[in-house]
Amino acid sequence: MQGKGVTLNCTLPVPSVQELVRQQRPDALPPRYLRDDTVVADHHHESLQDLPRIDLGKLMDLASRSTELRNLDSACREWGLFLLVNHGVSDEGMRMTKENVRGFFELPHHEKQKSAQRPGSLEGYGQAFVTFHDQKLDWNDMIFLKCHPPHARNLDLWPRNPPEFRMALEKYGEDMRKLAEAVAKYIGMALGIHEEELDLLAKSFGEGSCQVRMTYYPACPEPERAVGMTPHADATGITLLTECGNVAGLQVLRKDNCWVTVPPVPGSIVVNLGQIVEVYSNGTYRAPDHRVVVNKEKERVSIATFCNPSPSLPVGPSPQLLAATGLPPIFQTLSNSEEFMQRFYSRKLLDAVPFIDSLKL
Ligand SMILES: O=C(O)CCC(=O)C(=O)O
Ligand SMILES: [Fe+2]
Repeated sequence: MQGKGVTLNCTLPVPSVQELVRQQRPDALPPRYLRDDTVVADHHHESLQDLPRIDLGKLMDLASRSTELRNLDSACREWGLFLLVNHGVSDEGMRMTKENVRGFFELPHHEKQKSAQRPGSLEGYGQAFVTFHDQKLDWNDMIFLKCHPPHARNLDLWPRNPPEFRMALEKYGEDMRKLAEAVAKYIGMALGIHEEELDLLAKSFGEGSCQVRMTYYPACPEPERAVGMTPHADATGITLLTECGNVAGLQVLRKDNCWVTVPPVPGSIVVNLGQIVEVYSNGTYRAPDHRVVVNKEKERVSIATFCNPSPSLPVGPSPQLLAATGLPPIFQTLSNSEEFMQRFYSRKLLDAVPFIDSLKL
């Protein structure tokens, strides 16, 4: 296999960035965080106004549905990312989750270490996708936990502190799973899918897996030379992202190759299409590249929930879509999202062909 280092299903242990900042208060970046490559070549970003907003209430209401479906279709084609408003997740549940996630990162290091990643696994507290010893590092710490289905949870890695963390995350994971089912249904409708295939699509997200990655980006002494999270597209179905404060950091690569800042809009959830949806839509919808930039004064905390369809859904271009458009499939069909994830994790970070392209026919 091409590429350097180990495959993506495990990560090498690296020091906590938050601890580095707490203990050393560096005024320059330590060399492993200094990105002289193309990753930070363009910190330029444009105004925020034109990022699409989709209203879930309008999608649910028959009177406004068709107009909002057109907006959704255009958001998925042009951006692959939009702000979802009026999503129905309770304010109280959101507040509890944000408070507990922030609370976790504020704990002393030794307390967080109780949830530390075990060798050979990405789950727990640590970092993701560090696969070789001289790899440049992202300016973040994270905790990654499987939430759904319940039997997939590794509760020994779920923090017991703050005391309400577990309860909040369990409820939040459930809320995100239900939301993913609704979002998948309307994305299917926007794509022109109907009847049994639409039911199968929505149901597969309702029964599928949810994994939550909570990320802490400390304030950074040289933000223009570091990166909070390296540009990537998500190898998931749908990613639902919650900002835990009002510090911007997420940027999405627009079709014209310009990085656009995603503003933290209180009460909204960022919906980011993953590559499973790109494949299902036969390339009509995008799984956009995105990245996180860091800030000199302010830390940022975010919660990303990766929602995948259950094995009942084959991962390939939609049969109804192919029939309606008369276009040939541009991607292979894999048996399900588990096979898709296995393919993703058996790769190496620097493989020559991007993952999505490796699925092209
Ligand atoms: O922190 C963010 O805003 C983005 C996180 C992200 O892209 C990811 O976890 O895949
Ligand atoms: Fe992402």
